[in-house]
Amino acid sequence: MNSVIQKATRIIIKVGSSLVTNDGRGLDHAAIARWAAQIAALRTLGKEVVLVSSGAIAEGMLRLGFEQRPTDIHELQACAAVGQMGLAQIYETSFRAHQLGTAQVLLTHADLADRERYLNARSTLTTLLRLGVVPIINENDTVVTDEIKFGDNDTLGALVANLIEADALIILTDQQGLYSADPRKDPSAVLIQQGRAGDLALEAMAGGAGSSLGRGGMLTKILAAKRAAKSGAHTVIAYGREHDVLERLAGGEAIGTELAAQTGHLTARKQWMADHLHTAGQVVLDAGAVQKLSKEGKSLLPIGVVEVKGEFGRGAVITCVGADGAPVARGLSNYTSAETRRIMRKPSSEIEAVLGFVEGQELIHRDNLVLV
Ligand SMILES: Nc1ncnc2c1ncn2[C@@H]1O[C@H](COP(=O)(O)OP(=O)(O)O)[C@@H](O)[C@H]1O
Ligand SMILES: N[C@@H](CCC(=O)OP(=O)(O)O)C(=O)O
Repeated sequence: MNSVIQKATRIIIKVGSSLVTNDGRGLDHAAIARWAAQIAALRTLGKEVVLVSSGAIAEGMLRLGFEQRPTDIHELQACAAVGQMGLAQIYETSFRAHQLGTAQVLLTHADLADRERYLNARSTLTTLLRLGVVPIINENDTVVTDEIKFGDNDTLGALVANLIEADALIILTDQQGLYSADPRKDPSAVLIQQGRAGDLALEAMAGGAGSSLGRGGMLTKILAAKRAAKSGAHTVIAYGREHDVLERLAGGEAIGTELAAQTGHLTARKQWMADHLHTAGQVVLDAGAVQKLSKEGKSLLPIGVVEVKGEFGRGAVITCVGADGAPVARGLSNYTSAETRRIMRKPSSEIEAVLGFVEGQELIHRDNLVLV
């Protein structure tokens, strides 16, 4: 028995190129339909699922008649753009059969390194989940060159797990999980059933990709598990064609390799905020807001802010202090310092009238706030 996926509410599922394209023979419609059915079943169990799917380049190669992966970066980008249409089409059709809508989200690593884009991506994804849609994510291959050379969606899966604080990352691939050595090269290799995300010994076992389609191999999966663990997400690496793999994992069955995170969400988030020693600015709160934040676990609304110190942009980490200057909390600001000055002391219902737009009812949402 293994309860990591059973207990998880928010799950990122990554399906690799070799799996989605059935080793290059075009998109495997039947397999995609089976995953859609399993994800629909997970949703009826109350789980929120985000899918990270590779396969655009492989499908684009097929559609454009390339027999081998092009070496020209722009041809690769063209393949990705063509193939992404096929991916979007098949996912939308497969999930519709279960009355589920899908959304296409194309991201780059740089998007997630930029605080403002990070917040926007986070809000869009959580809104899609709230609306009952299954987001289907892939790398935005049109605008990057470095990532497309190494083509690795394992890292993207981990970044998305960090972004929306998923409880678990499931990496579906063409092997049963992590073996003590590459099983394609070493027949005596044994399956590692459990490990600690971040354990260096695991990195030594993992090799590169075994096929010409998958690019990252097992090492990027192990590193993805390490990265996902930073926000408290556990990782399971499993064979994507295993019968009912997702439902069985959700039922508590031990399948594949489980790499457990050592820190919980909150600790991880606090650590992240704590790392931002140089916060960009300060907001001074009235006594009511201090009470709401520190005693009632509420978000910070603009009405509770009486003064803004320093200059900061949207998505910056700012410090909330009481009237006496004592720090109360830190968090990501939904508004710039200039905007905050205009909406402070005002009810959130007036934000739109004052600024002409609304980024959120809160200045800092409680999910983006830690008490200090
Ligand atoms: N220790 C290992 N255990 C399992 N697979 C390994 C290991 N080292 C290297 N590999 C290779 O990694 C491959 C999976 O990675 P990859 O081809 O990138 O798949 P995907 O497209 O699913 O990301 C396997 O087919 C296997 O040959
Ligand atoms: N964005 C690329 C994905 C890159 C890729 O192949 O990733 P992976 O499945 O981790 O080996 C595509 O859709 O083809």
